[in-house]
Amino acid sequence: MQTLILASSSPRRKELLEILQLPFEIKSSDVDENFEPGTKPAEVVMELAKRKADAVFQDHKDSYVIGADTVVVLGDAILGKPHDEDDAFTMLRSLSGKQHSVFTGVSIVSPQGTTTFFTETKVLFWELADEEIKAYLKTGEPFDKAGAYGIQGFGSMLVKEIHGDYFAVVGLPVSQTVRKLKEAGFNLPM
Ligand SMILES: Cc1cn([C@H]2C[C@H](O)[C@@H](COP(=O)(O)OP(=O)(O)OP(=O)(O)O)O2)c(=O)[nH]c1=O
Repeated sequence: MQTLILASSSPRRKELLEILQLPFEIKSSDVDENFEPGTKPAEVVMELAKRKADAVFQDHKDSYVIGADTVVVLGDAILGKPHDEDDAFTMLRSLSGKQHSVFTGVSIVSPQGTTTFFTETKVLFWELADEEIKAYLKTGEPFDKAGAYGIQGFGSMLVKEIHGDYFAVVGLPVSQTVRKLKEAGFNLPM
């Protein structure tokens, strides 16, 4: 019997993995999320995803463990979660009227070895008035999310266009994750 573990404390990742209607466990890990300045976004999200999955795999060496990490990238800037309200306001102001990329890295660590990949999704924001941003901050939604918004919630109103995988923006590219799980030898009913 193969065991699947999601190495994440993100309620969104849990909901996304639940789409597959497979049994899985959740074990969150505490890893160092710092990275060398100048590291490319794809490397950052893959490295952090791997650290999260590795940390849980150490105690569950017969399981398939999934770790993931999401950042928002605007030009050269990598935006993680905002530290406070001012930080969230600054992030959202900087994203207003522009296209940014959401990078999500996924790492699957199992007895078969490690597979790590990333997705890049482009998101275009409407021009946002300061009042709109302030009203959005009041919802409380931005504070635990990369780039200070959630496309799956009120943040949907900030988004004009998206190119790529919607689920990857929310935190887990479901279909690619399934394909990689199968390649790694995990038995899936479909
Ligand atoms: C851009 C965007 C991000 N997010 C979320 C996904 C991630 O949960 C979060 C980015 O932080 P992460 O550090 O990737 O994940 P996390 O700390 O929430 O969970 P864990 O490390 O335990 O797996 O931002 C949304 O929910 N919606 C969005 O539109």
